[in-house]
Amino acid sequence: MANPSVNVYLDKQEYGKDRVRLLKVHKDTKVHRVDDLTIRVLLSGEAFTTSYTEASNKAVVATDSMKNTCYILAKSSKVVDTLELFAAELANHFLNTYAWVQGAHVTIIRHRWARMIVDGKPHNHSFWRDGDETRQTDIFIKRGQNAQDRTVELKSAISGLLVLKTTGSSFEDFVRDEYTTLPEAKDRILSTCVEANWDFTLPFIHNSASLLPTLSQVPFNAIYDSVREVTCKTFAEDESASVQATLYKMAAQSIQNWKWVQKVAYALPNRHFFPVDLKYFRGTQNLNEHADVYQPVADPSGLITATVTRAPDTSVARL
Ligand SMILES: O=c1[nH]c(=O)c2[nH]c(=O)[nH]c2[nH]1
Repeated sequence: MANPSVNVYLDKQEYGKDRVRLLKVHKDTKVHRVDDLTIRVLLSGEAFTTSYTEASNKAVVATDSMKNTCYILAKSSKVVDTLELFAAELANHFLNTYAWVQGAHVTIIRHRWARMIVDGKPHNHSFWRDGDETRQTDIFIKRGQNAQDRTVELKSAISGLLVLKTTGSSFEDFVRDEYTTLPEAKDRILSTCVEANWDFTLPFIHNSASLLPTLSQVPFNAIYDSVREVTCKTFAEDESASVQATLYKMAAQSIQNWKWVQKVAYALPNRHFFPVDLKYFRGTQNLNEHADVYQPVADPSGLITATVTRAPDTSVARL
């Protein structure tokens, strides 16, 4: 039996619609483009407290209406193809429309559709799914003391980018003790499924109407393309001493490349591929420099994570 003399209070709350699925087709030319999105909208504010504590729905914007709003804004928006701006437009819409909303938190996942090549030529309106990788963005816009003020926390991400290299990776000189069985590897397979996210430095917004024009100055699509390019190029070209060392090089470059990027975090599972010892069959050599048959190991994997941040003495973006 619950003890009613123990006092409790509502500590945190956010509510909204998750997994709103939406496909926007850009038909401005006969070369169509598509944005296939999964959206989450979460609203917060003092006004919603009583919906939890007193069963009052007076302030509750139905999550069904939030879903409808996603479709209406996708129809009218000019910025659906820049995930960060569309997320900002959606979040700001809820703050502008409902005076009692204090925070709007929008997450958007963009699913891949690559243009189909037919008879060697890119097709105008046919696409194929070239992997499970997604682009993501997460924006949290808060209303300030002044109802028109906005603070923006924004981060973007690459998720599920699966990569593998067949040489140019070693792992040596690590701790050897009575728990160690792993041989030193001068040359090994390296494979990971990249999770990367980066935080933007953004100014305080004094007027909600200037939010989109201000954010539009940040080249979000170019930054995304560049982080992906740096990730792939570094993965391919680095003579990797470990996942840790390669990760750090990847993250540092994107901060150095873009003044708006404040920090970059990676989570890199180390998906092991071990050479199969074939000496059971007529002494066949397949270890070390002889290896070319490997066993992919589904589980467990290593998991290497780190966040690299711009040092405080480095100049920050001014918009
Ligand atoms: O790049 C690596 N980092 C590690 O920390 C580690 N540990 C391990 O067993 N293999 C590897 N590989």
